[in-house]
Amino acid sequence: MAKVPPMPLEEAQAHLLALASPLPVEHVDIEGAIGRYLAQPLLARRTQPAADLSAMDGYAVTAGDMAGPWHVVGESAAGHPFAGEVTSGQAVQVSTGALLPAGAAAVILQEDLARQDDRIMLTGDGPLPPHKHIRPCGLDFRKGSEVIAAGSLIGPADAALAIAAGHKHLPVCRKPRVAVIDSGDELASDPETCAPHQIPASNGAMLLAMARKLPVEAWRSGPVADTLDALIAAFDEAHHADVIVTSGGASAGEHDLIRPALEAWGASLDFWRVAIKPGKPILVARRKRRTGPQIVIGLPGNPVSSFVTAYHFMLPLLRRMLGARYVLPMQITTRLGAPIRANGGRREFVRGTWNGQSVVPQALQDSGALSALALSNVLIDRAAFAPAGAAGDEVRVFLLQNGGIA
Ligand SMILES: Nc1nc2c(c(=O)[nH]1)N[C@H]1C(S)=C(S)[C@@H](COP(=O)(O)OP(=O)(O)OC[C@H]3O[C@@H](n4cnc5c(N)ncnc54)[C@H](O)[C@@H]3O)O[C@H]1N2
Ligand code: MOO
Repeated sequence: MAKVPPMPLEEAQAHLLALASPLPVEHVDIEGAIGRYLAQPLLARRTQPAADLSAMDGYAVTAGDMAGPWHVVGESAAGHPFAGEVTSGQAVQVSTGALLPAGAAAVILQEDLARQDDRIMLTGDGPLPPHKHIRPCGLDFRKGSEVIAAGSLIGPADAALAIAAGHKHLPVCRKPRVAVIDSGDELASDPETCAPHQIPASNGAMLLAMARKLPVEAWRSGPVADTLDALIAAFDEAHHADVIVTSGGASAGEHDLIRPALEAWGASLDFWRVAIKPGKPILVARRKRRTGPQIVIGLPGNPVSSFVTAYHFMLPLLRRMLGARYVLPMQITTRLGAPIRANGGRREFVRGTWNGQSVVPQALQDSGALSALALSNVLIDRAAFAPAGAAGDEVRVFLLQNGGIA
């Protein structure tokens, strides 16, 4: 297996994503759907506005009747329409959002009029074009039209739109169940009592937090010792997870037991090693269950490698299972704010800080250096053998915020 060259990132991502499909659809109330992804296109059940409305406070008059004066025959307030019809020489007082009375085709702003008892006359300008202050029926959407595309992330505006379109519930994919397992004999579960030969188990909490930015049901276990039995027991415990994410033991050392443990557990390896830095030893495996397949992503233990591979593999996989339209993180082009060194033979994701104008690479790029990772908000995408860059040069970056999805 070790002789197979590491796979290019995009090929490995495509491979992983092909293993998964969106989970079954369930219907949830709109409040509960926020932060989830719409599983099917949403069609409007009503037209909005359902009738012509006034967009301003003023007076509604007929179309050919713009000079005035007019006789005020009634009022149409929001929620209280005028029952009759407006004819030439007449006006109906209207408020913003009120139904335009039958016969009316223009609204004159109240500040452009003077009123004396039931008579109004023009003191300012009439509306130009005459329908300017009218929101026509169906301006926003019409019954039967698609208002939200399948795969959209349901945010506050989408929730409002869905309600306006006549919905109480939305179809979303079931939440993926995600088990995160820290592995390694050197890991201490209590960071306050960590011996010098130990290291606090920090990846599990980080990966859990990354997964939980998405609508998932996630938990963590471990740290699990570097033995086949302990790892198999941890996999068994995660039997109801759709996705198992391990950290550590993915590399080639004698104590790197994730691959043999997965094999012994009955999982089959899909791929191991991707041509990226950090994160090369990532692996993906699958196990068949009666209730559907389980996908295992074995992330490298180095904390930054774990983070970068979770960003490029775990989050896209979860978004695929959630039915998201955009699953892969997005890139933007920016400029270097400081020089960057020449790259080696592996595509590298250099941790950097972007201020909206330019990006500065962190000085410390060790794949164990959490201090530099925590200061970073982008990954600078450096091709294999990219030459050194100077301040002002263009670079492509992945934004870390929101899992890289704009
Ligand atoms: N001979 C080779 N050695 C290594 C190779 C290689 O190709 N040949 N690859 C290197 C690369 S690249 C990486 S990345 C690491 C990843 O190795 P593992 O996935 O086996 O990770 P571990 O050895 O278990 O741990 C590495 C490092 O990370 C710390 N760690 C592990 N788990 C956690 C955790 N949950 N929280 C915090 N820190 C954790 C661990 O203590 C180690 O320091 O392998 C290289 N070696
Ligand atoms: O690929 Mo490893 O993640 O560089 O340290």
